[in-house]
Amino acid sequence: MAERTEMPCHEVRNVHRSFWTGGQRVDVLRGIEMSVASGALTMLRGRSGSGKTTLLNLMGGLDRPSAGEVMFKNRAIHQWSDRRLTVMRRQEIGYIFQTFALMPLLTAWENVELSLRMAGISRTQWKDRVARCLELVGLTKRIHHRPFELSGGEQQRVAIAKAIAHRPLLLLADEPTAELDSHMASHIIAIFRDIVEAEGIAICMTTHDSTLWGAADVVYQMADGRIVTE
Ligand SMILES: Nc1ncnc2c1ncn2[C@@H]1O[C@H](COP(=O)(O)OP(=O)(O)OP(=O)(O)O)[C@@H](O)[C@H]1O
Repeated sequence: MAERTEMPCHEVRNVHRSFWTGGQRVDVLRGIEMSVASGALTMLRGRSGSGKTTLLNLMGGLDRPSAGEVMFKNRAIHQWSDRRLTVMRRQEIGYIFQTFALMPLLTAWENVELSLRMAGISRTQWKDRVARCLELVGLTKRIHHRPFELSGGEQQRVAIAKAIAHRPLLLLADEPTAELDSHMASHIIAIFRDIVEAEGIAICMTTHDSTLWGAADVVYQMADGRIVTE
């Protein structure tokens, strides 16, 4: 079992993000301060349009702030080149989306294996790691199924196995339970808890679902582009 630490894995410091649309400036993030600890489950909540996805995109290096600092493992990633960010995303970050983002023609096993290939992990490690990740999400009996042969909850569990296979430091999940019934949503959160504890991965997820907030180590609430509670 990985050692649980309180060291920040990720810090967002006074981050602003504005967009120009139709000649108007829209200030979506207005001075966000937050941190995500290694080995902790962090949730972001807030009304639709409050900027949760915009913030996750900045955290994962998919976008850059208009002002402020995005620190990942003490490195100022907002200053990095696109090329360097791409390598970081492949090797150090896992993503999960509301829709399950699996390759439709590949089996569950092959989908998970693909992320190891993309991250440049040695082929000799693939078998053990794919088996371990599919076991963590409880899908050992579905390894040869393709996405269309799996339920929505099962597809999301494959997506989780795929997102953690390369041992990212940080897993970002945007409304990962939005398409699932409440039973499966709780199951996914239980899997997230297992992952932070067994693998020491930091998870930051957004959710509207108030029944899930109790499972988090930290919940940040967003409103008007700011964090209003912790
Ligand atoms: N590229 C962009 N250009 C212009 N406006 C944008 C852009 N990206 C996001 N926005 C605006 O920023 C605001 C916040 O969007 P965001 O998707 O971050 O909210 P959210 O909290 O994730 O919402 P939801 O819960 O509905 O997913 C919205 O008003 C959106 O229209």
